[in-house]
Amino acid sequence: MLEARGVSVRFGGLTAVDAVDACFAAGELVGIIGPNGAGKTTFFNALSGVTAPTSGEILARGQRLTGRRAERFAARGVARTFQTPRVFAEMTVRDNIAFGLRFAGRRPRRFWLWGEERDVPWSLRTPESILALIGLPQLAALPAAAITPSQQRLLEIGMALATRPRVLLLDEVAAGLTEAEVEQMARLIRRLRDELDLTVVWIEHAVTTLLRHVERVIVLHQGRKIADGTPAEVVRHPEVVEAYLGDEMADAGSGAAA
Ligand SMILES: Nc1ncnc2c1ncn2[C@@H]1O[C@H](COP(=O)(O)OP(=O)(O)OP(=O)(O)O)[C@@H](O)[C@H]1O
Repeated sequence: MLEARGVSVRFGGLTAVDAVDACFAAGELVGIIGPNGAGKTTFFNALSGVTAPTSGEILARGQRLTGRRAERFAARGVARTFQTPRVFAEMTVRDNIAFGLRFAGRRPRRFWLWGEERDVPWSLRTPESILALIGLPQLAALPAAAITPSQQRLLEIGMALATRPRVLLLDEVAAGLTEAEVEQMARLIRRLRDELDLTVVWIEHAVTTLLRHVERVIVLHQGRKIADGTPAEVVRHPEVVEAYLGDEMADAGSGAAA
């Protein structure tokens, strides 16, 4: 679905992402972790067309999108959320979703995507159906500024879904949530992946949380990919243990999915 080949992003003399290869298959739920400044968000920016890689290629279903604008990535079915939710504060919750639907263009109910004719799932056709999917129907008439930060994160996911993606990139959607909210968020992400047949790539700073919920995890450290495997594999990986100074990984390892 989405592939990075030797992607590097440099800012002046700093290499934020260093020759990263990564492949995300249909229906996968993949996590990306790494210590502070590891290059996670910069890598996401490259995967979603927000930042052009300095070198390397980004491909969606084999088609090269390197250097194209973010709108082009969205039109090809790649949608994302941001570390700080970007919702329209003055607009109602419903209108934020409606904006996402308009952004998806005036595509008919059956639309061509990557050479396949697909039905838009019923749950992604109207603002109301999307609000029901993300569990916010009762907040539709409120301005986005009036809902809680965790509800704003859900709303941003709803806006991304409104663009009818095939790949959903989530940047720290569990940050600042209570433990119960994190569990709910993780359940929602799995359900979206299952019901909409999405590929989900999820960055999270909280390693323990992420390792419990994903099937594969990529570890970045100082811009390089140092591990790529199941949660149980990466927590034992010597370079990962060293990058995290051991302790956090030992804790995470006890809850990691096999
Ligand atoms: N626009 C920019 N200009 C210059 N340097 C940048 C820019 N964006 C990121 N960086 C630098 O690139 C490196 C990687 O940053 P990035 O935000 O991608 O890391 P991260 O893994 O997402 O970190 P965190 O977990 O703290 O969010 C850091 O050293 C950061 O300071």
